[in-house]
Amino acid sequence: MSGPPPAVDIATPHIVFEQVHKRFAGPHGDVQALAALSFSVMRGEVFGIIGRSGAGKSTLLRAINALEAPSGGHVTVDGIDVGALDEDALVALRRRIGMIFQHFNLLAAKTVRENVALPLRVAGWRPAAIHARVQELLALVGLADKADVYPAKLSGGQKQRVGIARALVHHPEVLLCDEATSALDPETTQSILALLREINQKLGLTVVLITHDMAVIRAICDRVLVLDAGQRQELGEVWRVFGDPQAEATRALLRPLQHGLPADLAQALVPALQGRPGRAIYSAGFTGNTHAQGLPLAALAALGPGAELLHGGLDRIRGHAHGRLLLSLPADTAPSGDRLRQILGADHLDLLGHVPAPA
Ligand SMILES: Nc1ncnc2c1ncn2[C@@H]1O[C@H](COP(=O)(O)OP(=O)(O)OP(=O)(O)O)[C@@H](O)[C@H]1O
Repeated sequence: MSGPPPAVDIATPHIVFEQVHKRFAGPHGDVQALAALSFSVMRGEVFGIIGRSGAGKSTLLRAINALEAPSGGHVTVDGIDVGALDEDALVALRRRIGMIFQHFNLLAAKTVRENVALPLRVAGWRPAAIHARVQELLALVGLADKADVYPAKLSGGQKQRVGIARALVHHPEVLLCDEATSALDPETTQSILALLREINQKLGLTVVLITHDMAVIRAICDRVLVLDAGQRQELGEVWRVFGDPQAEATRALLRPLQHGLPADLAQALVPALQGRPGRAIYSAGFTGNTHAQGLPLAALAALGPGAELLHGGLDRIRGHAHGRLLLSLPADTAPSGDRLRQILGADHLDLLGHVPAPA
């Protein structure tokens, strides 16, 4: 891309929702898709929105570029109330806000080059300028050699790269991603997420994405908003929200990511040993607060030779170690729960139960 990347100022609100409501008339009465929703997306951040199906994610995303008009409240982009714009101003706003979609929305009868060029043609650009801009964008998304190929000959990941190139033609300041990786396999998802991060950092774009895939949020978002029934449940840095979810809706969404108790262990657990020999089973939770870098192995070694690491693992979310470990310790010599938490530097510690020694 030409010129230096724009300065990223993560402390400046870029998109602001103020008491936004949206009601739809349904066959069984009104549906409240968004309810008194207030939050800000900061300039240059990657902002994720999660919530179960019907929570209001698409309605929220579409309110940013005025594809959906709120029933009440205000959405502002760069201080401009998008609800107050006339048709011409709306066209200008939508050029500043690119959007990509789950099913790519490419025109099958047009080549990659023509698909990316289309918004520039509509905007009345000259052919030479269009050619140069399309070349630049295809190079950015890694498709310089596919310019004359039709979409049917592209993989899903390549189609999404075309979608991204097309979304960037007008040098937008915001990129909206509507389930942009939901139709892709995990490996391709990773490559598209890496591209989105690169674009965010190189071009200083604010990225707002909705997804049902918690792993996507964990991989690239700075902050996350959890929606349920159109209401804000919680909002914060991803490592904090995922490490220590406060809302039941968040806990429910995160359950599939957690290392649960393996079935064989769950069956063997008893609440108390009642004088018999056996082992205590603990769950140690790490939310990125205590060990930003990772759990020192010396902390595990300090538990003594009888300690066993049974299950679990640590992930890194935006530079914070986060996860859960299941540990087994001889019940008669195990330190108290508080002491154990201190030794490990765990943010949470739970005694899950005991396993009696074999008779
Ligand atoms: N055009 C519409 N007419 C009537 N009801 C609508 C319309 N669009 C959305 N809704 C309703 O508004 C609520 C929120 O829908 P929305 O599509 O924003 O949720 P979502 O979180 O994006 O769901 P999903 O993950 O399934 O896409 C749902 O109850 C939905 O049925």
